[in-house]
Amino acid sequence: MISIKNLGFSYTKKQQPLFHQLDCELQAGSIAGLLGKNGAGKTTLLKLMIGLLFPTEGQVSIMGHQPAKREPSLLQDIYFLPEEFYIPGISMAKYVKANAGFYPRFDQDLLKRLISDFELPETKSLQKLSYGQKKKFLISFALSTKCRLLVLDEPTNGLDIPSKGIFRKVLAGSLDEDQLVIISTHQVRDVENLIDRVLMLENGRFIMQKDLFDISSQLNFSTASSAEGENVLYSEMVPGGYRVITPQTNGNSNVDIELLFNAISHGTEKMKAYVQ
Ligand SMILES: Nc1ncnc2c1ncn2[C@@H]1O[C@H](COP(=O)(O)OP(=O)(O)OP(=O)(O)O)[C@@H](O)[C@H]1O
Repeated sequence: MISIKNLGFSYTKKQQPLFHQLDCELQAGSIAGLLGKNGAGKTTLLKLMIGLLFPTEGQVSIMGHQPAKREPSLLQDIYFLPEEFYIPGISMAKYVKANAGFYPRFDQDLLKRLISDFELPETKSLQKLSYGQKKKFLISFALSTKCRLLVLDEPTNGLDIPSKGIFRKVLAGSLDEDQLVIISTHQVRDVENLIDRVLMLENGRFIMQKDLFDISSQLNFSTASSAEGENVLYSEMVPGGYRVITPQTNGNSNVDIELLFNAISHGTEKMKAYVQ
C-alpha cells in the first residue's frame, strides 16, 4: 500500500539531510510500529508519507498515488492523527457531523461503540474534556473513518494505563483486512502485542524493518539468572535476574519489543548483524 523509494529529506538546505536513501514497503492488513528515540524523525517521516512534507529526493507512493498531489480521492482514504492537535469547542455530535462526511466509509455504529469502550462522557463541548479524553475521542473518530491508511503519531501519549489497554483492544478489534495502520511511538511497550511489523529509525535510516513473526523465529527472549553465555546476544539486568536475547532454537517466543529496541540501539555489532 505504501512504497517509499530512495527517500531523502532535510528541513533546510544548510542542514544535514534528516533522511537519505530510505526504502520501505508496507502492505494492507498490517499494524506497523514506527519506533525511534525522541528526534529520530518519526513525525517527519509520517508527514512525508502522507504528503504534508515533500521529499527532497526519491518518492513516496500510496496505493499508486503521490500523496503530495493531495488528490481528494486519496485524501478520503487517509487519516492522520497528529501528536499535537486542535479540537474545537463544539459537541461530539457536531464534530462528527462536520467531519464524518469527508470519509465515505465512516462507521457511526463503530464510533458509538468506541466512545462507550473508552467511557467518554457526553459533554457539551469537546474542549471541556481532559487531554487524554480528547485523544481517546480522536482515536475513536480515526478508527471510525475506516480509512485504508491510518497514521497515528504517538497515540498513547496522555492515555492512562487502562486506556492504553483499551486502545490496543479496540484497534486490533476494529480493523479490516484492507487497512494499514502506522503507529509511531517512543513508548515501545505501548505497542507490544499490537503491531505485527517493526520499523526502527535511528540517525536517518532504518536500523530494522521486520515482521514480528520473523523476529520471533530468529530470536529468543527469556529471563535468565546470568547474563553470561556464549549464545547471549544482548542482556539487561532486571529485578531477580536478566532479560536476555539468544538465537532462536526452539520455534517461536514472544518478542520483548523494548528489549529488542534497546538491543538494537545500544547493542553489540553481533546483535545488529543478527537482525539485518
Ligand atoms: N519544522 C522543523 N524545522 C526544522 N527542523 C525540524 C522541524 N521539525 C522537526 N525538526 C527536526 O527534525 C528532527 C526530527 O524531528 P521529529 O519531530 O520528526 O522527530 P520524532 O522522532 O517524531 O521525535 P519525538 O519522539 O520527540 O516526537 C529533529 O532534530 C527536529 O529538531
